[in-house]
Amino acid sequence: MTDWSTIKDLPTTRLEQLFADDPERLAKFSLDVAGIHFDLSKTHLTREAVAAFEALARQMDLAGKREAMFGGAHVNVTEDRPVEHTAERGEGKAESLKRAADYHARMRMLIDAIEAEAFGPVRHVLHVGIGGSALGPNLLVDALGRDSERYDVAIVSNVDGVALEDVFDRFDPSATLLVVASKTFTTTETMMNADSAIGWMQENGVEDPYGRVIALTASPEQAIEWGVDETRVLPFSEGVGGRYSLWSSIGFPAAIKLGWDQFAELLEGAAEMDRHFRLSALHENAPALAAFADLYYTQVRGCETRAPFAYDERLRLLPSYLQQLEMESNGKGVTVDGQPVGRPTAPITWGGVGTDAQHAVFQLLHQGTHLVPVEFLAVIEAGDTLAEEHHRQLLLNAFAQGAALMKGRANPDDPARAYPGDRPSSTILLDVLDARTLGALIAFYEHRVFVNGVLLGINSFDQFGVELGKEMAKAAAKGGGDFDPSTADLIRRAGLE
Ligand SMILES: O=P(O)(O)OC[C@H]1O[C@](O)(CO)[C@@H](O)[C@@H]1O
Repeated sequence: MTDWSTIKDLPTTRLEQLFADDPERLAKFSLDVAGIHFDLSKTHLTREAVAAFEALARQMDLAGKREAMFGGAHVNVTEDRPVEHTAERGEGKAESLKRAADYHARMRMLIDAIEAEAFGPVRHVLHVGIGGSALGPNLLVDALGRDSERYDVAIVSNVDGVALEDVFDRFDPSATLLVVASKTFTTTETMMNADSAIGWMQENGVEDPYGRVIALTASPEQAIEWGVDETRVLPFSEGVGGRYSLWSSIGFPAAIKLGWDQFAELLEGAAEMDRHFRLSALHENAPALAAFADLYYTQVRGCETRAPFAYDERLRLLPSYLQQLEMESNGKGVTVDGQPVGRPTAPITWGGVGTDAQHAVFQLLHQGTHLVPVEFLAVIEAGDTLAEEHHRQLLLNAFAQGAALMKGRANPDDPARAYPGDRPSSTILLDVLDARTLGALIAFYEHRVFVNGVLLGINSFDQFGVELGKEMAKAAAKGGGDFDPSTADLIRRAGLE
């Protein structure tokens, strides 16, 4: 009988000692999947710990729940619906696969039509959306679209008009397509930005601005009601969660920026990771092992945060993408049965870009009082054409930081200059950064979140926590709301009464 107490009682051996004790450690805790090398050997995972987590996974029926997800069961219990993002890349229930393929075909036809100038010459694509309707597409376009001379794509999420005006300043309204991305097609920020973009087109002489709008949504009727012609609505399934939606029509800005073949590669890379996750034993399963390490640190070592650092400029948006994926999915307080979960759930995901972060936050990682599991992401093939020394420096810095965190350095004479060491990190090393490997990488994170959720007994697929704040903001916007003295004063001071 294994449970959390067995895991909590595992010995806490220093990392360097773990390497000394087992010459096979590196081989045991690193694996290669879909062009990505995962090295978890500098975490405190041991064979014993993995076995204990495997036993917990059996108790929590991870295998059954994984098949239920792929099989289209209503694993999102609180919203009573299936979880269908894997169907977007070809892994799932037949009916979901067919629907996803039909929707992709529709999206591809529209892209073909745009390329054939059915909308006249288009140079600019203005995508408005927020949360999952922006973070994923933004990551894809920023990571993969740098060298593409196809359309100039801007993704605007913030309701702060400064964000939209920046784009208005550089886009030609008559050569712009407006893409409104919202699963619900009711999100305040997105609809306000969409209305303002329509106004900008109108004021600048575009005769039929609604004729230049494409809607990406799981609520086609709302989009049509707002004014988008049915032929330009690209639907996706209700079972595709917002933060899991970049594979669906929400990925439109990436598909148009990169071209359809690249988008198809992205889906293929994700499907390869899906197959790995579905078919590999847990002790050699990258998402499962990474989740075991996550849980070891939150449950056993009391870590409250985790920090991915992208040692590649092209992946600079990955930490903020992961913040939504991980914290909106697993930042929960109750189990699937509605009981208090009784233990820490998702750690706070933060992070940044190497090498910049080394000169800002790494002080705390090396000497601070918080233990933070770090994740280094790097790519072997350089993304730049400058002297090789740039990329060499970048990679060596990533690897040296991991080594230094683990090794530390004693200094009995000068404690301020001592490094405790034994600080964990994992390294994710891509051979190249392309649509295929990025697809596999994102799918890896999705499944890691899933394993974390199942072992914690929570539903990773709802997000009711965001509703209360939205409701109160709406009430305030209507001049209502029963606010505390502090909030009422802030509203008054800002002249918003
Ligand atoms: O796509 P929508 O419906 O506009 O929602 C945007 C985002 O808002 C949220 O619902 C949170 O407020 C996210 O889950 C979602 O990705």
